[in-house]
Amino acid sequence: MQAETALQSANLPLVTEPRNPGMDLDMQWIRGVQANTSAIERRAATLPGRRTVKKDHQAAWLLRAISCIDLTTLAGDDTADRVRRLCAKGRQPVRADLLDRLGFDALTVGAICVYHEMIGPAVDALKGSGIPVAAVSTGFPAGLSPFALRVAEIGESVKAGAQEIDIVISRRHVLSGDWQALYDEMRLFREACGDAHVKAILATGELGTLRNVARASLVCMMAGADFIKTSTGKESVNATLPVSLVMIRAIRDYCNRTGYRVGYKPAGGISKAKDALVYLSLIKEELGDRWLRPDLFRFGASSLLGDIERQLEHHVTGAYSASWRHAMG
Ligand SMILES: O=C[C@H](O)COP(=O)(O)O
Repeated sequence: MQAETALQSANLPLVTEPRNPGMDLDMQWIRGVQANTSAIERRAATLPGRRTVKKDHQAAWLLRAISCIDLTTLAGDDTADRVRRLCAKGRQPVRADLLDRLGFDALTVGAICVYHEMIGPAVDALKGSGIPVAAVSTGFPAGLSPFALRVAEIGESVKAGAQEIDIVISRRHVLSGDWQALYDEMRLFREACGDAHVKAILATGELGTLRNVARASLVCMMAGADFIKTSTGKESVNATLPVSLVMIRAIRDYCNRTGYRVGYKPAGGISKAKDALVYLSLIKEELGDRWLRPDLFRFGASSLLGDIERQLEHHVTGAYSASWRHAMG
């Protein structure tokens, strides 16, 4: 995953995270997973109301959020021109004068996320920027095309230049508790990705229970997912805070058990700067600062950037003096 540009531009030291190799499916661990729904919902309900980010530091956090956006277009009427415009935005997500007033000379988004057919225009438009192209694959969004085609689609996307592949899991494996089938599917998807990083989209709004979300998260990580992602943006229920808590805690458990850090990508319906701040502070509290970088955290979002820009406009008129380290410390 080429996070270098975003990290350097955010004046952060570049860290290279070893990829998650996965592990054998541990059924005992999976069966032992519980999720106390009411406790999780209570904790999630407290998050938006809390003032976790000091006002002076909000601009720095918002810039950080931008560096973690997978700037997305996933529409049936996408065209090469639209994708080129999106890539130009990804290269320069904030107006130069605004960025200058905030004390930064460069900033990019984390990645550009498109359908397979749009990989070519995106790769061309991003040349030299270091911004990776993420492609949704495996019969996105439902994941119900023939298995061999879904695997082949990954290969085609990698060949076309995608460095990150967002796969969708088969929800039915989760809903029927067939963890072996989910594990095998994810293993093969991961294998087909080769050197490209793989994000496993769980489509959490369709998994029925938080316990299923926790179990599916662990199974995908055991099978070698580099990231786990909430949703496609196409389901009626997408990223929520209770689901995020469950997935983040699964990531923590997996890291405690194996030593490997897996990334997290909430996606779908995140369009407000204040929501982005809630997610960042949740990650900071539950996983720590290491996860607040684009190699371990992304927002999948098509319209979040516009609201962040509006908020930054407001901030430049106020006091802004925090360095990244100061803001995040
Ligand atoms: O992964 C990306 C999502 O499809 C974006 O969803 P959104 O359009 O609701 O921001």
